[in-house]
Amino acid sequence: MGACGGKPAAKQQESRELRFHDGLHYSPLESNVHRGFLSLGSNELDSPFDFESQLSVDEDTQDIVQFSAPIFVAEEGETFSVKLMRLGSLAGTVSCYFQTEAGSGKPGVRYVHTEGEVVFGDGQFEESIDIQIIDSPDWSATLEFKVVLSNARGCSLGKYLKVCRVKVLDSDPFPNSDYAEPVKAGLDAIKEINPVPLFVDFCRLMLKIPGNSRRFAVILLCDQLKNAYLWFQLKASVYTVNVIFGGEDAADQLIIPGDAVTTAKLLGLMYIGLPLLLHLYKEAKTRMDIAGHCNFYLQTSLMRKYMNFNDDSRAAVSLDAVQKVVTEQALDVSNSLDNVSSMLETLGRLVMLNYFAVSSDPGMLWAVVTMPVVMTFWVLLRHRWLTKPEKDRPYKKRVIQLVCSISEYYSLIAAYFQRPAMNEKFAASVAKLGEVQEPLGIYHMRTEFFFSWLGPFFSGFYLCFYAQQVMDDQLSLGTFLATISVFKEVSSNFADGYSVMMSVISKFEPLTDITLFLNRQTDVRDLKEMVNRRLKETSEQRSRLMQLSMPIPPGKVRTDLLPIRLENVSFKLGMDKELFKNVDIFVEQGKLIAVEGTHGSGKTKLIRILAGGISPTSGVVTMPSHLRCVLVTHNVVLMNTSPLQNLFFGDPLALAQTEDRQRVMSILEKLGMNRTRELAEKEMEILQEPLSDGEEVDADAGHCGTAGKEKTKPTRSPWIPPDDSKRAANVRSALRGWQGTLSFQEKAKLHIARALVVNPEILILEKPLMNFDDKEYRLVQKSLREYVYNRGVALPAESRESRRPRTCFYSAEREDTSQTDVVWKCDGGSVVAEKPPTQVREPRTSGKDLPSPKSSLTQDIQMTAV
Ligand SMILES: Nc1ncnc2c1ncn2[C@@H]1O[C@H](COP(=O)(O)OP(=O)(O)OP(=O)(O)O)[C@@H](O)[C@H]1O
Repeated sequence: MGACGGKPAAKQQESRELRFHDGLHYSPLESNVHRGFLSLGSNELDSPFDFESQLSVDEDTQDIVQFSAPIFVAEEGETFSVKLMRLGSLAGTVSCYFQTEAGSGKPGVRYVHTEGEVVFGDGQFEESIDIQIIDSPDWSATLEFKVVLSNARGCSLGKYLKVCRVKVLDSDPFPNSDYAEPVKAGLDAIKEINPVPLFVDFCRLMLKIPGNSRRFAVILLCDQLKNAYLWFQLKASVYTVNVIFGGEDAADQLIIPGDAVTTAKLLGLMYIGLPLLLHLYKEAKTRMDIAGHCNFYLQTSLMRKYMNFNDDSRAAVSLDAVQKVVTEQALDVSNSLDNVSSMLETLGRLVMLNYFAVSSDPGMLWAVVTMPVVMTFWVLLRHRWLTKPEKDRPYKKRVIQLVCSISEYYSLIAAYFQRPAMNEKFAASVAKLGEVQEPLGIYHMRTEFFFSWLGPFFSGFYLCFYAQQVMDDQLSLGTFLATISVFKEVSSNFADGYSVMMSVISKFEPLTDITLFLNRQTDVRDLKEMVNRRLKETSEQRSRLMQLSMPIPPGKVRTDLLPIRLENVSFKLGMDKELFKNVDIFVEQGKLIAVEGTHGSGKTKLIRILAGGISPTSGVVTMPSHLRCVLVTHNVVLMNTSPLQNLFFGDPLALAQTEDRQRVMSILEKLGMNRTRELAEKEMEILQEPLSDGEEVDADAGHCGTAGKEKTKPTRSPWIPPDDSKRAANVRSALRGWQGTLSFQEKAKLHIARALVVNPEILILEKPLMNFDDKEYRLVQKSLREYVYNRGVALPAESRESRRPRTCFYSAEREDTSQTDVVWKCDGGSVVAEKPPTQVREPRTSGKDLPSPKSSLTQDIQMTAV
């Protein structure tokens, strides 16, 4: 499946010249025509350009085949096209192999596994792969899978974009499409949903988790074994009294004729043996762990949903609420199916007990009817007789919120001598919680006493009025005794049933919270629109570029000429204040751009709009779809992991590559991060220490997850040890508290180095230089320049031209922008491109002259191309 032929679009390029260029290669014919001049429509450049020298250098460069974007968004039920692009000369036929790879989305569930060969014909610069996304009426979190390219023939594969992720957007509401109306009506309508059908639909959804319906059926069936054992016990006790101890009259009913003692022994063995079977079943039930599977599904779905929340949803849900819903409430509702099976088991037992009572003595019909009626009355009317106290939920929430804020702001609390005040505040809120919980406890005790009291009442009544019948031989002693134990059983059964029912009712609140959480808005649809728009624009612009007969500057392919552009962008603050109005500005790739402006002029907002973190009120940000973009925020973030894991956070697998590790050490050196270097070297030493085989195997096994829940691939590389492995434990213990040994400036550098390691095509930084003194400021600035001019920091200058251009935007808090190529000045609602006051020319980094940052050549190409 999936062999893709050439597209008509490519074939349409009839003119021979068009085949030659997506950049580096020029045919003799082409170069003769244009030798010495670049012809760009009506623009003529006055500078001569030496094509021959470019030819000799770039002749051997292979075309690159890669995906047109790092992430695609597909929707349920559609046949989705993943786009690929070819960069380079476009001469000849090239091909590669592709296949889908499971992620959180599984083949056969979310998508149809697809693999095959993708072929780019001569002159063809784009292609697509069709993948069928599977439709389902049930809700599912946004799941994703990968598409991977391999086995390139006649081309090389893009270093990063040989893999793309496909997010599958599910537009069904939680828990199923029946809830579309309240979900559409908003959060208040969701809170009003009747919890009973919601609970039923939730249980149905849980049954659709792979394997759960089978497990549930087995449990339902086997739960009745307990009832069968109880039936056996009742029958056996009647048999013991009436037959085994029944003397001569009952001798013919003995299992072993004439031998009451051996019959009793046999019965005794059955009493012992049957619980053993029940125990084995209980063990099997525990291993089936239906609640564990539900919990796994719920917690991972909640986390996935949270990861895709849009800004509004994120702002509406506090951190402690996220923590509560993912850890506590998900756990609460995950045993709902267990509760349902317990209710059915209780129901089965009640039916069996009542049947036993009536079949042993038809005169017991009154008791069989009266007991459930009394119970039902009590359950329904207890609210009238007992005053329900205030709920403790808001007070519990308050305590949790206080714990979170005290730990978050501890340093501030300590610095401002507020510890006693916070202690008092906390004590007061815990005391209030206790005050509310006391009457709640009394209420529960009063509610539950009735069930334990009902059994003795009926037994006593039965003893009073039915003992005479035994004496008169109208009722056998065995039946009499068994009936008394039936009353006891029925009463405790009601108590069990009631507690299961209360447990189900107690799930309504967390279930409503989960429903609210899982129906909040995400940004996946916006992402889909943005990705599709960029793909379309990039494809159209590339088509137009291919039509132009012009040579391309050294080190570029035509696609590198696509600019980054803000088109008619406006951004409103609230209803009336407009921060930006109709901003129209572009910059070519491969530039260092400082965003400048006075306090409050909108630098940070502009940076976030560029990075896609916030959407403009109107207008669009146009970026070539294949460029990976990373935002470095102004607040310095160090994660609570190891130094190497912090540095390789954006590309964890690179840690296993020797050249990437060397490159990172080189970045640290360039940035003068001596302490981080020492720590990274120490970590590398620990990771390379030999461990016994057993320890590694155990570690890998631990990494595979449990109970057949979603498994992650074990990794054997010592460089990426699983968190629960011996190696990871060694690193943790040797480097505990390493963050505290870094100076503030070094922490700030690490925050930037992490992005330089990823080496995205577009790097966007919020006030990256504000944390440094003059010397460190220059070091960091120099690295940003190297990132742009060398297309990556600490990468070989010789291979610069085989890499795509790097573009860097940063908000400048100082007016020193002399090292930049372009200044974008924010002022009074507009953004204007300016030249920096003084420009420092970049020294040569390769055998050739780098294009001048200010060159009008590329700018003119863009003006023509776009
Ligand atoms: N949600 C909002 N509502 C109202 N005003 C806002 C909102 N968010 C930001 N602003 C205002 O928008 C303006 C631009 O904010 P921005 O953070 O981009 O400024 P900046 O240029 O980075 O400033 P500084 O250099 O002081 O950090 C500021 O005046 C800010 O107060």
